[in-house]
Amino acid sequence: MCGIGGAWGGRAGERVRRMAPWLMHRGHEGVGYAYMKGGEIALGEPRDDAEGALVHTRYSTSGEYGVQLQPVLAKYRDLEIAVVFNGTVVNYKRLGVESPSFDGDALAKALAREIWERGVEQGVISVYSKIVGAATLLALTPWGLLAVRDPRGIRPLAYRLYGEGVAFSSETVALGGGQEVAPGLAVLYGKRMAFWKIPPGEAKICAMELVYFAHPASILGNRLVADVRRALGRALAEVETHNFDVVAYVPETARTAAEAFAEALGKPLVDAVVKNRFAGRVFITPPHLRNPGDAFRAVPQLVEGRRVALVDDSLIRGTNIRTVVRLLKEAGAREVHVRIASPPVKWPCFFGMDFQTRRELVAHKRDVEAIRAYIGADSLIYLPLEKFRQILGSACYGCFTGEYPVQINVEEAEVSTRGA
Ligand SMILES: O=P(O)(O)OC[C@H]1O[C@H](OP(=O)(O)OP(=O)(O)O)[C@H](O)[C@@H]1O
Ligand SMILES: NC(=O)CC[C@H](N)C(=O)O
Ligand code: SF4
Ligand SMILES: [Mg+2]
Repeated sequence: MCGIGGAWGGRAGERVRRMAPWLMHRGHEGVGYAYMKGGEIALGEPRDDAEGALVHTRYSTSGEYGVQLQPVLAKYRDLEIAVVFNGTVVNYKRLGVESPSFDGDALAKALAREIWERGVEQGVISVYSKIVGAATLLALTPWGLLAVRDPRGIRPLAYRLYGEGVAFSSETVALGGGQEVAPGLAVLYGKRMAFWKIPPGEAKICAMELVYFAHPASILGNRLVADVRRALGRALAEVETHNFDVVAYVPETARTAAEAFAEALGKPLVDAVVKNRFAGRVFITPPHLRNPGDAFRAVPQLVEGRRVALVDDSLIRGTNIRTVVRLLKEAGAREVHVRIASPPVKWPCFFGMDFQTRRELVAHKRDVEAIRAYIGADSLIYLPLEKFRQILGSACYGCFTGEYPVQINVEEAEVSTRGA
């Protein structure tokens, strides 16, 4: 999903450098910076006294894995800008940019061209009228820092004002506070100050941000993310049908929902599965480096002879859950009952997550019983879609329902994106 950050005004360089570790749960393939000094834009780690600066933590959805490709420096005639973005541009090969290396390259170059031709306000509106997908972006421009929240609000953005400037970030936790930028709002902050709206400006935050991606201490859609996860855990307890001795969870994100689930059922929560803190997030690790067997261990002393409910926040490719069910059984658990605090993911995402084909999804062409057998669990219960929607409200549910907030042809998009 990528983390983006930017700052303008006093200590901009220092601000973005300090933001970076607070954005790495959104992407750890690489961290890149750009800065402006003496009116010149350059790539590289900014010094404290930069006039403006950008940071990007990458979880790629386009182009090569593991290559640091953002920020992108784009030049059109005598205009130079640096761009970071969070999201996916499905039709990036059709933005009139010659041989783009990935969607971010096409987006940055198209933005430079449109701004040069039409001015900042109309240029931004024009680019967004052409792209299919989702994009929240930050850019260093000759006039200051440009910030644009995705017009459907699918990808997040927050800001915080300081006496001497401003900072923007994917998440409030990285700013140590701040407020959300409204969907479709564009802001120019610096030598010129402006803000304007890009249609349609709907509030459709990615449901998966609330389930898994965002930091639990961030505010999204005016709610603390951890509160939403607790509500999902409580709702999951309402549909429980089995009895068990202890509640375990797949670390780390599922802990919040599991705690609420265990509380609601009056069962003890145990740290029966541990995750190496240096392993990072398995799901956003590039496929050739993903290794759940190295990331997790089960603790036999906590599960031997017991019936275990194993909670996870989401089940997408099944990588984590298959490993953890096996580890618990090997550690002596008598039964392992898997509980997922969100509904089955049956459809790809074309808006900033790297599951861009149906065939890689566990729930594609499998019913719940077939999934249970595939993951080796004794029983499997997902949170029903209806309860999920009641808790989340207006959001993108595309990967759960196949109904996307942007018109998309799934067959075509599977091929035009990385899924090919
Ligand atoms: O079905 P899958 O394809 O395995 O994807 C879902 C799993 O991946 C994520 O965890 P991850 O290890 O990325 O991060 P976390 O430590 O934040 O839970 C998520 O929390 C689930 O555990
Ligand atoms: N997850 C993201 O936001 C990815 C951004 C962009 N599509 C890239 O691949 O770099
Ligand atoms: S399709 Fe799923 S992962 Fe993608 S933006 Fe929508 S809810 Fe989020
Ligand atoms: Mg997890």
